[in-house]
Amino acid sequence: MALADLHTKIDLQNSSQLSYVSTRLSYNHRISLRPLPQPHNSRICCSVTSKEVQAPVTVNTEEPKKKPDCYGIFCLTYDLMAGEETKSWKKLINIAISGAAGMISNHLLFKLASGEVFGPDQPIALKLLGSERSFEALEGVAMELEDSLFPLLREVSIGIDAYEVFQDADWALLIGAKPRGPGMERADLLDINGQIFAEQGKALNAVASRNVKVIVVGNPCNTNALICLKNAPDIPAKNFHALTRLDENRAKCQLALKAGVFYDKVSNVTIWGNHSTTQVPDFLNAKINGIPVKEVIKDTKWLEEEFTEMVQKRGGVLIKKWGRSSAASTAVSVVDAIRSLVTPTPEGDWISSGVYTAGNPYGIAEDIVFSMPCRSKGDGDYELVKDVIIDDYLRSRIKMTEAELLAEKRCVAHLTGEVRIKFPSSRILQLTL
Ligand SMILES: NC(=O)C1=CN([C@@H]2O[C@H](COP(=O)(O)OP(=O)(O)OC[C@H]3O[C@@H](n4cnc5c(N)ncnc54)[C@H](OP(=O)(O)O)[C@@H]3O)[C@@H](O)[C@H]2O)C=CC1
Ligand SMILES: O=C([O-])CC(=O)C(=O)O
Repeated sequence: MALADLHTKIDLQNSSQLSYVSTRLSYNHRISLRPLPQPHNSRICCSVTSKEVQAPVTVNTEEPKKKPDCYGIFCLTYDLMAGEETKSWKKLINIAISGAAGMISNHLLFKLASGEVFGPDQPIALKLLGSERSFEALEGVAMELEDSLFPLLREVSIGIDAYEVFQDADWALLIGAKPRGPGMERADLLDINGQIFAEQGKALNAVASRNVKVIVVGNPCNTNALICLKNAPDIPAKNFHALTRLDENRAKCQLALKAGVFYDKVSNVTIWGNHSTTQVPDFLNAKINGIPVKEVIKDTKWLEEEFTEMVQKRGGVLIKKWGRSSAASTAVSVVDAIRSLVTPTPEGDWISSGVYTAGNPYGIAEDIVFSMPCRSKGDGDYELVKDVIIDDYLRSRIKMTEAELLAEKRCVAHLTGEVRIKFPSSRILQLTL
């Protein structure tokens, strides 16, 4: 059945009643958007245009059930029964997104709502987290989502309180964080951004689904993910990811360029370690057309130096050229990262993700978030890939990025609950690297 056929038509004869009040609560600086009370006996008519399934036309004589903090059109009740009857639609999932008024989100939200991420049979609710400073922008984003008429987008709510927005989240995409500017390293953001992830970890722990999958994008994403998971002890540490998929995509592109093939021919690319300039794009295990990269690109000096540095510094070069950090390609890589967890990894291939190192088979220090090769059965979970080769070159590079992450971890010990004293992070990093 075509999705368009299932698109619910809504008679908006009472749309003038769907205005909103902003309620500012002094406690927690919480702002909630709530629909004004509907008068009794109001009519909201919904019909489904599908020939196969007719959802009942609802003539609601009672006050409609309100969804807390919903936005605009998404406050109307709707009927998913039609989809359930035909088994053509899955159960609604809740996706929480922080930094929802930012640049990356602006690309990502429309991809999520279109169905290209979770599939054309997966209705979604978007729960957007902003702040007082971004609240109007967030309303603008919600308005654009309304105007896009996405059939699968069933709920949109906006808020500035993580404890409300993360309620029952099945996925949490943590993007909201200050980006670096020209001349900065991502670790310079630890002081500013680390606290955000401690608070959001606590909120997830309190209200999200117990099996929520968390993808941390805000930089420095590995250590932010560590902070987040340490503050969410009731959620499995395995459910937290730091986004290194953009680095994997960048590495694939450069290898393809050098080999003169299109990038779909490049597979088995691992990014090891930190999403920083110490990351290790692994050309030893990578393949082009199923053949080890080193047999296709025989220029080892290029692989060890130019290629490696190009991938490590791609984000910084882009900032210099564009004046701001990558947004569209990051959103695409978030899509790739999610799809790689909800669809089975192609036979023999793997994907890179920054994950918790507990019990890893590579001898990497435990208790950090480190990008490693993963495979998924498509159930949202993953396993580490065991059959990879690690030679002396790779081992020495992995040690460098590991040292950086251990140093970052020491800097945020006050946020992970390990010590209570706050150190100036940049100084510690300089001393220990
Ligand atoms: N892992 C990766 O591969 C990549 C990670 N990134 C990182 O993603 C994050 C978001 O990037 P992007 O969407 O482009 O950034 P934007 O500046 O467009 O938006 C970031 C959002 O973060 C929130 N925020 C929280 N604290 C601050 C702060 N101190 N200063 C500014 N904004 C803050 C703001 O939302 P609000 O006010 O609503 O809280 C803001 O809208 C950055 O940390 C960036 O470095 C970027 C590219 C790739
Ligand atoms: O470089 C940055 O700061 C943004 C980012 O993480 C990237 O583009 O990889």
